[in-house]
Amino acid sequence: MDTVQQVFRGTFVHSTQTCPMEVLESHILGVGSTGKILFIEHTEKEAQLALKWKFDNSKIEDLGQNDFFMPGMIDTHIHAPQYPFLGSGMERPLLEWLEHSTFPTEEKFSDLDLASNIYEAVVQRTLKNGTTTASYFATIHTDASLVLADIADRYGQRAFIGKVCMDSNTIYPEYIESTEESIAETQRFVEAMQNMKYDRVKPIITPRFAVTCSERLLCELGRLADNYGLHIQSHISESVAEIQEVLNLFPEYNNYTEVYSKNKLLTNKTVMAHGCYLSDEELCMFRSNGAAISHCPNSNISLCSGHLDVCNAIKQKVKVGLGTDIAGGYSISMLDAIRKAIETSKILFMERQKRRKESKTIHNNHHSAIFLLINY
Ligand SMILES: Nc1nc2[nH]cnc2c(=O)[nH]1
Repeated sequence: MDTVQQVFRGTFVHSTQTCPMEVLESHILGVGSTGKILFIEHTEKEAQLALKWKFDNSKIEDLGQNDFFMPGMIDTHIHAPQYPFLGSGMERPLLEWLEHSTFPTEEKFSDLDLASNIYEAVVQRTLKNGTTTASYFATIHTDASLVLADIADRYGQRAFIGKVCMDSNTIYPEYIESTEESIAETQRFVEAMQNMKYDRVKPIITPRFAVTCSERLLCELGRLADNYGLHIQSHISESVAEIQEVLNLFPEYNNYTEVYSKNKLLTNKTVMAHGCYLSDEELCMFRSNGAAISHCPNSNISLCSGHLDVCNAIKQKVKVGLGTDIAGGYSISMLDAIRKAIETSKILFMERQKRRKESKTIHNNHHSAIFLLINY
């Protein structure tokens, strides 16, 4: 039996399968030698627990009256190399923002010292904001991506690390890899990560988005994900201009989602960011494949990309998580992502109300027009 290292008394908040928010007041929680929770019980059981786990009551740490414990936050979509320009460049829409802010910054991550400094700052800052799990996009540079993995592991953060893949870039041609390089480097990245045998840090296959990936690259990445049983992350249907670009590049596909699904990139281990313009037909493909959406409301608003109707996605039984999308989103805090998600839903509600009112007015006008006609 494990030994108790720390015991806390106070209020604990968590969510379960059946209850979105459970508040446990006057509870006592014990932590074992590996940091795992050994028990959480009402304080009525304190004496029994002390006997069973052999801890001294005087060692219990009391939380303050307004303090509470909660589970760590999970940021399902964050670009670690974009931290240096956080909060700037947001006057531009997505594709221009990629050209002027994102790609010129990411290109610099061939420099391992720079990568190491920035990545250390990102991991420290996310942890400070309560993000205990993050799904990171790194850059196209394999060694720098491995540095990010190493730092996350060193700080004890649970993380997916994606070496970004992109073999086509008309937006900013300096930041690109060849198809063969992208495939071979992804394989090297995955194997290097697996050799490290990290407890909490795993590789994730990361085609940037269909705009910067050839069909062959998408197909090979789908194959790699399948062969190694890996998770996958990318972007989908974030902005109108992006969707148009994808439909131009892949005319033989019926929609954006099909570009990923037919290349084995839409699986039950896939997280696609944004999805603002996914049709119900595409949401249905997400549901049947078990794929998830990372809702990134701060970024969607900041880059004027659009809104995800998250209630509809949930109604269609699609799995949804929240992401900061640094640096499309300007806040590294998941609490901000929660607030922006609520605000987005309120905006959509108000838009629906306005549309309803407008259609009612038209309807009423129509009636009075008929009435006028009859009486004329
Ligand atoms: N928000 C966002 N969307 C993207 N689509 C392709 N790359 C990116 C990126 O870095 N950020």
